[in-house]
Amino acid sequence: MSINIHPAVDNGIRPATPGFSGGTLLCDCPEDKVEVTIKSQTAHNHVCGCSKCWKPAGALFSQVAVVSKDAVSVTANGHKLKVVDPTATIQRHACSGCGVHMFGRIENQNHPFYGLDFVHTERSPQTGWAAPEFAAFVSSIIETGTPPEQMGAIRARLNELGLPPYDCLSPPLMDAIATHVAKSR
Ligand SMILES: N[C@@H](CCC(=O)N[C@@H](CSCO)C(=O)NCC(=O)O)C(=O)O
Ligand SMILES: [Zn+2]
Ligand SMILES: [Zn+2]
Repeated sequence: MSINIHPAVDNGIRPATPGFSGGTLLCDCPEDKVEVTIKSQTAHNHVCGCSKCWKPAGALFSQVAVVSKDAVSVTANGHKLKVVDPTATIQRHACSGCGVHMFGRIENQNHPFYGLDFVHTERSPQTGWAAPEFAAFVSSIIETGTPPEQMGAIRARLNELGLPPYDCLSPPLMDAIATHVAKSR
């Protein structure tokens, strides 16, 4: 069985370039591409198995990282962007032409990750972005059709790639969420 986790990891993970300070993301339209400019490196890059994050065709996981929303701006063809699900915690702004999610924003100011945008850096022509470090919401790929019997092989492949598999976020991020909850009580 060949396991396609994500094109950014299947053939080896490219390390970040020290001092890298951002670039552009482009949608998949043949013309009038939506362009998003990010003026910093990203953090907490990971592959995500959830049903809501945008995945390239054939990939079991998305690749998604966070960056300060102040570093994110839409620099071309923003009129093509639509929010996928206005009721979701992460408001994913997708190109209405090709479907690629260009950035996801948290509008709830009480959310632990308020101020961070979610971005898919494989949409960038630049190299040097932060490398993925773990796999999140791994069990969730069953919700979108992966047979449960394949989960052992998929988790083994994630470990082989150096992406420890978790069924929620990584322990440091779960700790950060719990710390936020504790402080807000
Ligand atoms: N089983 C669900 C899980 C969805 C989920 O909770 N996803 C996380 C992580 S997305 C990026 O890592 C989340 O924070 N979702 C909030 C949102 O999507 O708005 C499923 O698969 O759908
Ligand atoms: Zn597009
Ligand atoms: Zn996700």
